[in-house]
Amino acid sequence: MSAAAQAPARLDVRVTDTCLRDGSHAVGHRFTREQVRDVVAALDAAGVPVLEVTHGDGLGGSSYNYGFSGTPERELIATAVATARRARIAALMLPGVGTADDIRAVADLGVEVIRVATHCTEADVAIQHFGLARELGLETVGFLMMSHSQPPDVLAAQARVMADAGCQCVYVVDSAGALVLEQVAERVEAVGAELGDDAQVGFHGHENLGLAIANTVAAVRAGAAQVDGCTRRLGAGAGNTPTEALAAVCEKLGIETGLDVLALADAAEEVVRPAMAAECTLDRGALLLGYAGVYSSFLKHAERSAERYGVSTAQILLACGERRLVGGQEDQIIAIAADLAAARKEEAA
Ligand SMILES: C[C@H](O)CC(=O)C(=O)O
Ligand SMILES: [Mn+2]
Repeated sequence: MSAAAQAPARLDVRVTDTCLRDGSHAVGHRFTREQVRDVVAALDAAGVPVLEVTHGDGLGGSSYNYGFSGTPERELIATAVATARRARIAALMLPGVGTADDIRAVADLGVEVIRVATHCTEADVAIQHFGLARELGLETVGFLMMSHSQPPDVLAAQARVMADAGCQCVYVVDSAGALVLEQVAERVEAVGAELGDDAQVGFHGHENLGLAIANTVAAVRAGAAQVDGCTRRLGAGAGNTPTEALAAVCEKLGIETGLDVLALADAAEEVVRPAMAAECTLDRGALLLGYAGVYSSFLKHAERSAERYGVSTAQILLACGERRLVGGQEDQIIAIAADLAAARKEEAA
């Protein structure tokens, strides 16, 4: 065999599937060990190089504020590590929700990629976590969440903070699924121009305006070297960029992902779908997340509060957008629903 034939194919973009992390929001953080084992086995066999497994809100997310995990995330992570043959297992952490000890613990379990997420103006809270992760020999990714809310130059400056702390790829994260095409490209370009060879740029999209694949392609064309998908769109809000469709689109566009489209199509239908409570759909609530610029994982919280207080999910989400709430302010959703219910009672009196 020639050296060229032995060499692994060069990827134009590396896809991380996060249906076992962002999808945790959609199933109320109830993934079982068996589901994780089966999904990891199927996606690994389909050539997905990185699989993220964590509570939806990252390490340590199991709580009253975010929702308790059905199975402790470390058990799910250990199952993923034991199952994957080629794929590397990633874990997400939000400083303050998770701690340095969580990073050490999952490194011991065999996690190889740690992804540290902050609100997109607060990169400095992740400095120590990137440093620790690099000391432990982990690959590092940074998430600038709610990237729609800041212009490209602000994101670029925040990306520089992450890269200087040891982050090897800074993601523009469209947490609200609110970005539209050129808005993705200009953010990815600005981050790329700032980072140069110091770190890669990534993109994480949500489907709330029906643009997740198109936005992801725009990101790749603007220089993103890593992007996220969720098989069957299993993610927060209307779900994320569907990995199987992204693989097919990339193949048609000549963008090399190394993914096996047919194996992913089977995995989406036969393995991931049965693990879902329901399809992730672009219904009214999900659309309003993108339209009003609201964190995608707020949807289920808003639906629960709407039912409890007898108000509409749409009104709650619009109020979340007006107040410019960010991740971690889930308790405010309950306060908004209570205010809306009180206002309605007053009007009726
Ligand atoms: C903790 C969040 O769910 C991270 C994420 O996937 C996003 O901001 O989008
Ligand atoms: Mn997300």
